Amino acid sequence: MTTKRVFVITGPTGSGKTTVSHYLKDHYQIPQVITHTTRAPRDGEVDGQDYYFETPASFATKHYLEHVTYSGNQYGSSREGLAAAWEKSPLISIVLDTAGAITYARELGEQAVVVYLEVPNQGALVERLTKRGDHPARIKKRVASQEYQRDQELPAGLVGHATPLVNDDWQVTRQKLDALIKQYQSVNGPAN
Ligand SMILES: Nc1nc2c(ncn2[C@@H]2O[C@H](COP(=O)(O)OP(=O)(O)O)[C@@H](O)[C@H]2O)c(=O)[nH]1
Ligand SMILES: Nc1ncnc2c1ncn2[C@@H]1O[C@H](COP(=O)(O)OP(=O)(O)O)[C@@H](O)[C@H]1O
Repeated sequence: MTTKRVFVITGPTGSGKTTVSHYLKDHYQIPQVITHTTRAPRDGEVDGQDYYFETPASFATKHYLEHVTYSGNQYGSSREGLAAAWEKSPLISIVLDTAGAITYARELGEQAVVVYLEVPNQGALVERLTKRGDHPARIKKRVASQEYQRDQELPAGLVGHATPLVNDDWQVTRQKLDALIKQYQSVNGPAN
């Protein structure tokens, strides 16, 4: 039996976290833990699929393993969400900001496999967000947020816990992800 792990996908906005988690789902049947947020849905986002979209009042009624404020909105993930995903598969993924990733590394130890995505330059990030269809005013607010600035660099709390992965050429990223997943599909995970 494969050991239970959660791939924690973190990195700045636009670095490709959602793209990576969809790839893991589509190619490896790795389910994604759906988290809760008070931010408004973007075009095409579906409640219960991309996020559980909450009001501030409904957000406050949930029991979180960790929760953060990011660019003025609240986000949180629960132990129940992890357990529900592990019911489906021993390998699961979750998309978190770096503060959440640090909590997971601390709380779950080796069960949390943290991948920190980065993009070669900020211009490329903004271009990707524009292409994604984000409203220019929203991009401006996001880029100006303290959390966005903070997530541009691998935080000290993740050094030694996270695998940095430059997401520039998608084909290269894919190969690196394939190699990573292969290591964890065995019984005990990679030899250290
Ligand atoms: N700590 C934490 N971060 C979360 C959670 N859900 C989403 N995030 C992070 O919140 C940040 C903002 O997410 P989002 O508004 O979807 O913007 P995106 O980064 O442009 O996709 C991203 O870094 C997400 O990874 C959560 O439950 N906990
Ligand atoms: N390697 C890549 N090269 C070019 N564009 C990419 C790459 N990876 C992701 N993207 C695109 O960049 C945008 C932001 O990616 P997304 O996965 O939404 O990032 P995040 O979830 O980290 O905010 C999306 O439009 C996505 O299709």
